[in-house]
Amino acid sequence: MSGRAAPPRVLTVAGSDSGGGAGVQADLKTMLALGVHGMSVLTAVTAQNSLGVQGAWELPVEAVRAQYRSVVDDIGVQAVKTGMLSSAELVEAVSDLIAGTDAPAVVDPVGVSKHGDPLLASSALDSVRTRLLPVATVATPNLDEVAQLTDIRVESERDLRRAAEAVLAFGPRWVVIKGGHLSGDAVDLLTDGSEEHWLRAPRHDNRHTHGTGCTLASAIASELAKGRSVPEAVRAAKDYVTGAIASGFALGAGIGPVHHGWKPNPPG
Ligand SMILES: Nc1ncnc2c1ncn2[C@@H]1O[C@H](COP(=O)(O)OP(=O)(O)O)[C@@H](O)[C@H]1O
Ligand SMILES: Cc1ncc(COP(=O)(O)OP(=O)(O)O)c(N)n1
Repeated sequence: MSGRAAPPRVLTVAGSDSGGGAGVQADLKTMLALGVHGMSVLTAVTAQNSLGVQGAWELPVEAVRAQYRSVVDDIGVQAVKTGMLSSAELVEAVSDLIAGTDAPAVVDPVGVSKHGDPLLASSALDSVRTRLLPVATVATPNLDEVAQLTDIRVESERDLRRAAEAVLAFGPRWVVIKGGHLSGDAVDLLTDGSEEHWLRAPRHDNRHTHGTGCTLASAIASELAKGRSVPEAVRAAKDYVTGAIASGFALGAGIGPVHHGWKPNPPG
């Protein structure tokens, strides 16, 4: 007897957050909430909690390649999302794997955690610019990552367009510049260099925002896997992350996570 039809399959290539708020854990929770089948390639393990990152250990490149091949060659993927890649060697290996995969790729060029802990070696920045961004369907840098990659400091909404042009110059098809670190409304700019979509949401006065970036990128990948266009996928993802931030909750002594299960009736 055959079972029910399989949901769209989405693969995250990212690091583990032991506290469960960001990284692979946030990605898989987002995927479940949005009705897709989530799968993971672990790149690194972090000892992490609401106060920050206490330690990080990278996996060998063969372990990352083997996990990726196991998933893609048998199960198949309708979208890939990348997060913490840690080193130049891993950035380059993952870029090559994505280049050989026929599925859209959402690249979150994770550089540092909310608490300022490094999640990418500075020696890997050039590989992100020249190898990873060119294979991205959508890149989702926050303002610290824009500064690391382009030297542009975004201080207000007016600077978002200039930042987007600078990131697009590295080759992703689309970019979402996340204005989450500005003040006022939470405004992001999605553009491919010709179309512009401004995504505006009220800023929630909630300090429990751990995992916002991972959640947004995984939600975009989930919606792309369902066959939505990039602008539709990013709009749906923005609504999902905004709801998750609105119901973020306290855990531990520091910054708690967004609430991935905030939607009462997940699809499927
Ligand atoms: N306090 C907030 N209220 C509403 N939306 C927010 C808030 N903080 C961040 N966002 C939104 O969350 C998403 C992730 O942005 P950001 O927090 O900048 O990413 P990162 O986690 O990579 O630093 C963006 O859509 C941003 O606009
Ligand atoms: C293992 C791991 N990956 C990525 C991040 C960064 O997550 P993000 O969603 O940007 O959330 P904050 O760190 O900004 O809260 C992470 N912390 N750990």
